[in-house]
Amino acid sequence: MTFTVVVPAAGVGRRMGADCPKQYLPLAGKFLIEHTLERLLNHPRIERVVVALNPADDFFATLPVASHPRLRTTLGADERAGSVMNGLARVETEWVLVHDAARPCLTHGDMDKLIQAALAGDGAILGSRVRDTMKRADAAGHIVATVERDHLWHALTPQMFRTAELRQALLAGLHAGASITDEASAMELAGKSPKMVEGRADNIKVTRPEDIALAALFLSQQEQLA
Ligand SMILES: Nc1ccn([C@@H]2O[C@H](COP(=O)(O)OP(=O)(O)OP(=O)(O)O)[C@@H](O)[C@H]2O)c(=O)n1
Ligand SMILES: C[C@](O)(CO)[C@H](O)COP(=O)(O)O
Repeated sequence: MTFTVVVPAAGVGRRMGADCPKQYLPLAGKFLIEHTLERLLNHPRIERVVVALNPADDFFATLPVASHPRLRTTLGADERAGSVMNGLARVETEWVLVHDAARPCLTHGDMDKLIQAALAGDGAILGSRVRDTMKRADAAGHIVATVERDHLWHALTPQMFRTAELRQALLAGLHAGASITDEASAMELAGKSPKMVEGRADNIKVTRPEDIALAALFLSQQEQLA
């Protein structure tokens, strides 16, 4: 069985504060998104990748990967969940993975673990255990509570579900005006209980300026270990 990956890549990278969307920042000799797409397209069980692009994006088409035979594009939306919904419209496989364009350090080992766990139930997501003590602060930045961190995880991507179920859950969540920041939150709202799969902590989402150097370090470390 093979799968499709939807890659939301329509963000503007506000927190990065760069002069271009962060998915097009230079990283280890390529553009960031090229690393992400290469890892997805090179996995033996991925038959197609659908990239959701910002309507104003006229750069992606200039990349060699844009003409990859197993890559399709679609229009992104104002919110990540909408971009994912648009991507799902081009998915024909029974199961779909959703992976942030901004996560270039994903490994095939983590993809294999996720696929095995997802197929065994209601779907699954990659995550990494919280390592620090977690605090909740009020609007003024004063600590109001220490959050119990046992069984607390960072949700990562890819997140993998049956395509029809995810479509339905996202549609319902968006219609209800729910805050859907990842696919699992829509599935949870639909009453599902996706499996959390422990993934590598180097599968970071490049979000702020300091993340670029970290991603470069992780990519070089992974290359040395390959
Ligand atoms: N309307 C949106 C917003 C985000 N994304 C994508 O979703 C992923 C995770 O989003 P995030 O890290 O928040 O990216 P940005 O929205 O670009 O970052 P910021 O919130 O700092 O602007 C990214 O690959 C981004 O391109 C998307 O496809 N459509
Ligand atoms: C999907 C995600 O990467 C899981 O942690 C995260 O929710 C994306 O959030 P963002 O605000 O769109 O970066």
